Order: sequence, then structure tokens, then C-alpha cells
Amino acid sequence: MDTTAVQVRRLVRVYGDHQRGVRALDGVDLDFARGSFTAVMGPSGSGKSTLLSCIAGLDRPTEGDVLVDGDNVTFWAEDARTQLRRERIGFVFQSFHLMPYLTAAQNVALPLRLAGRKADPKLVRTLLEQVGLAGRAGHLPAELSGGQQQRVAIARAFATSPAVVLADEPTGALDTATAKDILRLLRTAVTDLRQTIVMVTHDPVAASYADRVVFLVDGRVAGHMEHPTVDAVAGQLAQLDQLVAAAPAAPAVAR
Ligand SMILES: Nc1ncnc2c1ncn2[C@@H]1O[C@H](COP(=O)(O)OP(=O)(O)OP(=O)(O)O)[C@@H](O)[C@H]1O
Repeated sequence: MDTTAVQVRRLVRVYGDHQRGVRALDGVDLDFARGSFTAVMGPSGSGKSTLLSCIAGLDRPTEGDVLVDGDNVTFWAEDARTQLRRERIGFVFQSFHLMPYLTAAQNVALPLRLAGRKADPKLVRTLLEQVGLAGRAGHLPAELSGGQQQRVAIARAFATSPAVVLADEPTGALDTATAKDILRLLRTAVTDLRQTIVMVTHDPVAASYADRVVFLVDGRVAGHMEHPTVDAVAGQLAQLDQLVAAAPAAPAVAR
């Protein structure tokens, strides 16, 4: 079986006019192995969100390809891309994005229902147990703490056993201790359950839970770091910030 969950090939995304527009991604090649945890970092505007959007099929690349589980999804029609997002991609957001009128269990079951699958109560219970919320199944989001809401969101993201979970600043709204709990949970999902996670973060502590960090600058891969530590990531980010600050203001498109 192919061990690559997601591949992006020569990915280019230009916003606006092809000649004078913004090259948010400028030829990105990346492989995300099954059962790997990758952090994507880089200065503001370096293309991190655009990369996630292209992988999720929310945005279409101007050039290049996105393969999910070996399927080239780049030119799939809109309904097929919606299906892809429902069944094969999980999402975790900074602000949780739970449905406020659904209980924790109903929120976790939602992607299964949307995908037309049976929301087996045993599976939902297991997912809630895995995130340490077995006793909160009947609670509404407003009755849960921020960390608990994010746990529900993580259980929801894994409900369909997706090819990849895309996490956009998943700890950005949480205090330090709660953030570490959430990061440990994500780490366990990868190590013990062989899930695949791609996480955008600005936080070196968050990145240190990943197997690898990919650094983006100006829409290009500026480097990789395996087995990242907090200090090594912080040092690399500081260097990149200096490089960006020292660079002359570039025209929107360099060629
Ligand atoms: N819909 C859009 N229309 C025009 N330009 C866009 C659009 N979305 C993003 N951009 C531009 O593309 C570039 C990359 O943006 P992106 O949001 O991917 O960066 P980012 O690394 O996620 O930034 P941040 O860390 O600030 O969230 C930026 O210059 C941004 O202004």
C-alpha cells in the first residue's frame, strides 16, 4: 500500500492576474507520509493557509497537483471535492467551529452523517473516550471549556478515519497548559493510531510535537527540520524573519 497520505507537486497559486498577482504558493513540492505529524511554519503571508486550502480542495491551484491517498484530486468537480472534504479530510480550527446546538456526541457523529455513513454510537463513544471526554457526550459546546471543545473537534476530525487531518493553529486560542494537553493528544493520534496530521502553527512549542517542520517563505519551501526541538525551531524562525526583513520589497510577482 502507498505510504503517502498527501502529495503536492509543483504547486503554484496566484491570486489575481497571472502576471501581476500575488504568488501565494510558488512551486511547492511536499510529501506527507501516512502516520506522520508535520508542522508548517513561516512568516505571515508565506502561504501556509493557502497550502492547507489547496490540500483541502477549498482552493484550486493555478498550477501543479494535489494527490490524496494517491488520487489526483486537483481537477475534481466541486461535488467530488465536497465529498473529499467530508470523507477523507478532517479539520481542526483555532476557534473549534463546533455546532452550538449539537451535543459533543452529535458533533462527533456529524461528519459520519454528512458522509452518508451510519453514526455508530459505539464508534462515537470510542472517539470521545480517546480524547478523554467519555463523560461529556451529552454536553453542548457552551457547557464545555475551550480545551474540551477542542477535544470534541479533534474527535470529530478523526471520525471518518480521514487520509489527513489539517489543523490550523489548533492551540492558538488555548492557555499554555491546555495547549500542551491538546498537542499530546494529536501526538498520540499519530504515534498510536497512525493518523496523519498537517498543522499550521506560529508556535515553536506546538511545532516541537511534530515529526518534522516545513518552513515556507514567500510561497516556497525554505527548509525542513526533522525531530524539531523548541529552541531549534525558534532559532530557525528568527533567522527567517531576519532574512525577510533584510530582503528588498519585492514586486508582487518576481517573474
Ligand atoms: N483570496 C486572496 N486574494 C488575494 N490574495 C490572497 C488571498 N488569500 C491569500 N492571499 C495572499 O497570499 C499570500 C499568502 O497568504 P496566506 O494566507 O496563505 O499566508 P499565511 O502564511 O497563512 O499567513 P498568516 O500567517 O498571516 O496567516 C499573502 O500575500 C496573502 O495576502
